[in-house]
Amino acid sequence: MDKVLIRALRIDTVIGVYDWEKAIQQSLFLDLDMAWDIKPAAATDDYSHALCYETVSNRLTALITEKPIELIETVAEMAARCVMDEFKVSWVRVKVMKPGAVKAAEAVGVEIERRAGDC
Ligand SMILES: Nc1nc2c(c(=O)[nH]1)N=C([C@H](O)[C@@H](O)CO)CN2
Repeated sequence: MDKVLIRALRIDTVIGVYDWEKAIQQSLFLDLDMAWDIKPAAATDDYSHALCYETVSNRLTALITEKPIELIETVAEMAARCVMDEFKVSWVRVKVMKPGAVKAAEAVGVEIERRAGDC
């Protein structure tokens, strides 16, 4: 399966369950693996056939920073839903990492896989 990848997309936003977190911005780092047949783009060298990782990155940043969110699980689901609904991606893996959330850990996070058509 061909994929388009985004690694360590930094999104600074209001994220967290505690009151002190609702008053600050913290960084999240997103990894996305998006199923995409790259043959048409490669065969024609035509951008219109490509899944634009820049457009996806900008859209996800806008979406996730729209309003405060408590859980990184919510971020992962929102990102997965967005790339499937808006960019017609049939399968996606999303990893959301929150550095500094646990003092003794470099980062903590969640990872999900979703397929279009599954609920
Ligand atoms: N599974 C999760 N556990 C926790 C989350 C979360 O989003 N998902 N969030 C917090 C707090 O916001 C924490 O990051 C503050 O350091 C705790 N556990």
